[in-house]
Amino acid sequence: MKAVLEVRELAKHFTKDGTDLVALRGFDLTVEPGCFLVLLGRSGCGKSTLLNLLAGLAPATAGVIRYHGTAVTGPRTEIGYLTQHDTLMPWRDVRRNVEMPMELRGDPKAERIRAAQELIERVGLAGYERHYPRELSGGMRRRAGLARMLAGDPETLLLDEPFSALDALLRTELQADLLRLWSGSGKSVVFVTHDIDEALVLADRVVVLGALGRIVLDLDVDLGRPRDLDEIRVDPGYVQLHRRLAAALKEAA
Ligand SMILES: Nc1ncnc2c1ncn2[C@@H]1O[C@H](COP(=O)(O)OP(=O)(O)OP(=O)(O)O)[C@@H](O)[C@H]1O
Repeated sequence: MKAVLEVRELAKHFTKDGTDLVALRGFDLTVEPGCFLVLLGRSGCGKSTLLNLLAGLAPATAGVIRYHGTAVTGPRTEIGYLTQHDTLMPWRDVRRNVEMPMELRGDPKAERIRAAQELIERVGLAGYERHYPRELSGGMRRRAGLARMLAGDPETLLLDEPFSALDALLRTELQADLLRLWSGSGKSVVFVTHDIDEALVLADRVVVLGALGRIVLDLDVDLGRPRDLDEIRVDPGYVQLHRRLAAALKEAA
């Protein structure tokens, strides 16, 4: 199968007060179409830096990223990105935020409103269309961000710790929502987290990153779906995968 994303020899350096800081070095990755890939790593290992590069928001210092064989040199409509921080526009209500990608595409107003309403319902925000971001809870803002990303109908989704700031119950709910939206869609996902349980509930494949984006482990998750964390936690296959990921994270430290 042809890769969606191919990353070769990627490096990213930052300059701070005249000093060269290396965030990523010699990073290689291939993402297959339709795959739910989780990047698991501890704080500071370069996960957000990598997603920014994959999204075309920052230039690499060295190496290449190809999307369906074409070099990524800037943002592309086929790639949706939900960053770690809220990027909803505070002066637009939920519906107008969700309409944004369709507005940029030049879709007619009636069509935009219809599609935005459908997405708002799909992410469980019906009734909050006219609310502004400041009037929403953190979980609602994440849902609105998700709906806005999906409004662009991207083929590939990049998500940077989207649920890490939420309480455990809400996180489980949003993980299930994301899986429901993804399953059968054919979309490819690159999802960043530092949480092993989250990785195992979501992923087809988990790549564990160490310092400077070094790949410590690349693991296929051969657990059936749907996965209910409370149930699979006691599955011997799950326990074994959990152990391997925990050991890899420890090794990466
Ligand atoms: N704009 C920047 N200027 C200087 N250094 C940066 C910049 N962005 C990131 N870094 C450095 O690059 C390294 C990787 O940061 P990055 O945010 O990618 O890590 P992360 O794995 O996403 O961490 P976290 O899980 O805490 O979000 C860190 O050492 C960080 O200080």
